[in-house]
Amino acid sequence: MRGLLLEANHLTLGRLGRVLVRNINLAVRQGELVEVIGPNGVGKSTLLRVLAGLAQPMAGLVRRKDCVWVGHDNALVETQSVLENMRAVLPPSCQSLFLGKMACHQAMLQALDLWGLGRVLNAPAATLSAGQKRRLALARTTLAPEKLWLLDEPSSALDAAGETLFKQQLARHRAQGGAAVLATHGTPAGPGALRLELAAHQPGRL
Ligand SMILES: Nc1ncnc2c1ncn2[C@@H]1O[C@H](COP(=O)(O)OP(=O)(O)OP(=O)(O)O)[C@@H](O)[C@H]1O
Repeated sequence: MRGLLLEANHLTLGRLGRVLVRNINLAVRQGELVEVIGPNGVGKSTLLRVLAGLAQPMAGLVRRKDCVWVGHDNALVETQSVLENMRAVLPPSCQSLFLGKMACHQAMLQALDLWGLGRVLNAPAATLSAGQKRRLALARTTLAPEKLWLLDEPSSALDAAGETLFKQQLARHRAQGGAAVLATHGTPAGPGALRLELAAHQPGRL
């Protein structure tokens, strides 16, 4: 189907054999924003991890295009600098030609400036604050070529300005044909967001 980036059918999710939620159906197309909401411990992160292919569902099927995943831990290499962590997500085309490399380098610097990290380009990621690490993870996301973003509580540790910036970047991404699935506790991160509310499963047989 044109524009379809992710499809999940009849998902049952669990941890250590215990069912958390069942019968989740989801389709995400270009331009869309899906926000997964629900109380602490209901299974939002578990669903995101299953959608990203990092965990298996107890039942059901996920089909999707390539994606960017940002979990709680940001997946930064702590010993590497901010710039080196940025480079890790650039597409192969950035390595090939001199002019391509220059353009990619410029784009990296611009993104880091935008996210307020221009002064810490050479600092090891380990030395950043929690909010700065989140900003770096999100700055990387905006440069990655993948259309589908899967982000687990992207606004966690961000200040108000960071949250506004994230919403702006998400809007730009959607306008350019991207889409996102977010786990969140907050207000909608963009217009027309579809909200998928997870409810605790009643104990019983699968
Ligand atoms: N590594 C783990 N091993 C075993 N069980 C886990 C693990 N991580 C989470 N769980 C269990 O899975 C359930 C769902 O956790 P999950 O992190 O998906 O919830 P969540 O909805 O994202 O919660 P929160 O809003 O607190 O972030 C919880 O009840 C938790 O106890």
